[in-house]
Amino acid sequence: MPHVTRVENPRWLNSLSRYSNPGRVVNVCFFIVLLFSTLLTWREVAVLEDAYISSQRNTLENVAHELNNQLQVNIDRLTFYRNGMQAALATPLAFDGLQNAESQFQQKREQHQWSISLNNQRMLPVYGVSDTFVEETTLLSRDYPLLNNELSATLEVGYLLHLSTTLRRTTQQMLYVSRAGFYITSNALDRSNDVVEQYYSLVTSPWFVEQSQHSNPGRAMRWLSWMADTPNGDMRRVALALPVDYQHYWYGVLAIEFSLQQMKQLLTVATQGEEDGEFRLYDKKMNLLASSMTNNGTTPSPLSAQEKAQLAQAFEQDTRGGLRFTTRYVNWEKMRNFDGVLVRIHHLDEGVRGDFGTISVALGLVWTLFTSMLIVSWVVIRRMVRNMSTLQASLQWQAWHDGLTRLYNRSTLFDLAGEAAKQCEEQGRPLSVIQLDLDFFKSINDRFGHQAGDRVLNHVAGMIGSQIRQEDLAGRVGGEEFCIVLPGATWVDACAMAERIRARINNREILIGKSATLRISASLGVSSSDDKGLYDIEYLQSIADNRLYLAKQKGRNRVCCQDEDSQ
Ligand SMILES: Nc1nc2c(ncn2[C@@H]2O[C@H](COP(=O)(O)OP(=O)(O)OP(=O)(O)O)[C@@H](O)[C@H]2O)c(=O)[nH]1
Repeated sequence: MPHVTRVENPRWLNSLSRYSNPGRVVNVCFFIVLLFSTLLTWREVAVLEDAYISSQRNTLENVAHELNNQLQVNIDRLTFYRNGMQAALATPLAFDGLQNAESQFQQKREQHQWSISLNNQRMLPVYGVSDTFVEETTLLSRDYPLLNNELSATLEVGYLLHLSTTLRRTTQQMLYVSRAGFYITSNALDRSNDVVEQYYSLVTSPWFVEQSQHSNPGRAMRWLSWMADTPNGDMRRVALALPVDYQHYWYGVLAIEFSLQQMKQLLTVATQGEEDGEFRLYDKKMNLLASSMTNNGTTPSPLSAQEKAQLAQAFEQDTRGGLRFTTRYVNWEKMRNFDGVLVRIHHLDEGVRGDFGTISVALGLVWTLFTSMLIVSWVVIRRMVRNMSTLQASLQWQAWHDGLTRLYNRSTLFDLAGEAAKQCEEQGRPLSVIQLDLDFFKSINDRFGHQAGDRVLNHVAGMIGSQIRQEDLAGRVGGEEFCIVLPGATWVDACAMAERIRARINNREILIGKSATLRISASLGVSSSDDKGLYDIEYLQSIADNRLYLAKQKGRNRVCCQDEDSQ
């Protein structure tokens, strides 16, 4: 099949037609729809995630607020006792009982251990140790002028402590521990029954030791958490401690001690109504103090060392935030009234069961369904487009070609030849035309049948095709009539080519049927632009046609390149 040289379109038209390829357009459209649907879904998921995070934060804030309120009560209480003690240090109550207590102290202060009780059931007893014990310890001192006032103040605070614990039935341990070797406590201490041992254990507690003017120069209230040595083994305890100073002298420490059980009670009250997630209270060193889901002292899913490290790093940078671990979302907030952090742990399965999880799953399913349908319809439409393209190409081929010989049909040949003639004229190249007609074709049909005639036509078309160049055009322009257009070929070239074709057609025997062969011949007429000086294809074809009939008249099986009068 000879190649056709078409007139070139502008480059922009070519690139437009390349991009407007229907298959490519379908691909681009589907990709855009998929991209936008994915972006929209992703955006929805991001909005949901923001809503989820803010709902988690709100829940945590509510619990932290409740817990802060409970802790504020203890802070207020401690401040109230400290103010009461300072007032009593300045002006002790002038009761006989208190003066009596002072004289008892003077009598007992040398004893290894002692207690002073006003025996009225309304005041807490003061327990103390000897002068010798106090003198041996650098942090302690009994050597200052307001010692008697402090003892009275301690008894007065003992009265208030007794009153508040009786009224509030509070289980927390409230204490005043004096540097002068005595203390009061709202509840019996669980450390030991020995006063000296108890006092020693109290003044060596971190919450006492760290209240010296050197360790706590701001004299602020402090939260501490430490491992206490108790008769039941090492137990973590939490304390809120406030140093009592008067006239720049440190007298002692007021403290409230909490067991972990009590911390859990505080957390339980604060988390009432919150069914989802687990709340945990950590001290500033990431020691777990309480969990809303503690079972027999163990949390259901403890944080790994790596998760703790990540959280600790986050605490240093902000006062609240959230971190996503593999299967849980951890939300945290530093406590306003406690030196630690409240953490809320929300597990993936809880999240999926919740509102946001359900909506996210539904969104994911909708996206998956939509994407699957999109892909299915893309495949179907692509196939339809491909079939249409194939059909279109086939129809186009049929419209341009002669179905029998597979050469161009008459109208296409003259369209293409017209374009080629224009190009040759512009480029100053010659253009030649060969008109070919088989001789006595009717008799082949008559003798061998119409099918044999078709085979001959096909055979001749193949021969023409094998003789011409890629640039040349060949078409069937009538029943047994062919036209060959030779861009760039001179009249001499065209005549030589026509002669070659004639000889080739005449030299070969064609197999017709099982054993019958046939030798055919053709008459050819040639015209050329360099002969006539014109590039009008219809004119050149008519000249070639005239010369063809001249060849017929002269006896057929020949090429005629000139008009009769010029021969
Ligand atoms: N088999 C077949 N025959 C065709 C086809 N188209 C036209 N013909 C036949 O071709 C024959 C042409 O006959 P004529 O015009 O008399 O020409 P000829 O017999 O070749 O005689 P000269 O051209 O004078 O040599 C007619 O019998 C047509 O029926 C075709 O597609 N197939």
